[in-house]
Amino acid sequence: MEDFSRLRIGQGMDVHAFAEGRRLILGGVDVPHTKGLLGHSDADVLAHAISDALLGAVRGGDIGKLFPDTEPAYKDADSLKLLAEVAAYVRAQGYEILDVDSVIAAQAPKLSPYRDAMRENLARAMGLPVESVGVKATTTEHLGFEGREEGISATAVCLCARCC
Ligand SMILES: Nc1ccn([C@@H]2O[C@H](COP(=O)(O)O)[C@@H](O)[C@H]2O)c(=O)n1
Ligand SMILES: C[C@@]1(CO)OP(=O)(O)OP(=O)(O)OC[C@H]1O
Repeated sequence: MEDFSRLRIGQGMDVHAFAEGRRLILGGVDVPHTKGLLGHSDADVLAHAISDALLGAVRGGDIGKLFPDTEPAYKDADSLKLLAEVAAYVRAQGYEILDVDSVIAAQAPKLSPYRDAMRENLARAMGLPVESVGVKATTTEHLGFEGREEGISATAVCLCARCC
């Protein structure tokens, strides 16, 4: 009989605004677009949402607690490296990462051509098989800040299990 009391869910979300002259990094993929996302780090909104989901599962706070945006070390940081640190932290707390799923809300650009590359990058960073990482994209039908192309949001959920 499964011991479901070992299971923990986590949820994360993040938002970054578009800005001229910035790269658009999503799930570690440099997506060609007319503008990118503003942030202290590389502003990888998807990697940040997944990081927060993982931290939520182990009640570890959020990425701002681990990687303060006032810290010069994180200026232009590669968020996949931060995600790898978060995954290591989760395991150090005695948890196994079982499954991760996510959604990017972006009116543009079209992201489906980059979905599998994102899944591979994220899976590698977390030390997971690619089958355990889901990435989806949706427009918001021109509604809200994503729909007005002012920014992009991402949400993520994960399932973790306490090892012992
Ligand atoms: N930035 C995006 C947004 C959406 N997609 C893909 O298009 C499909 C339809 O989107 P709707 O918002 O109209 O439901 C969606 O399921 C994605 O496959 C995309 O590639 N990039
Ligand atoms: C990873 C960090 C580091 O500055 O990235 P930011 O680009 O500041 O992004 P945000 O999602 O606002 O906060 C998370 C930060 O900890």
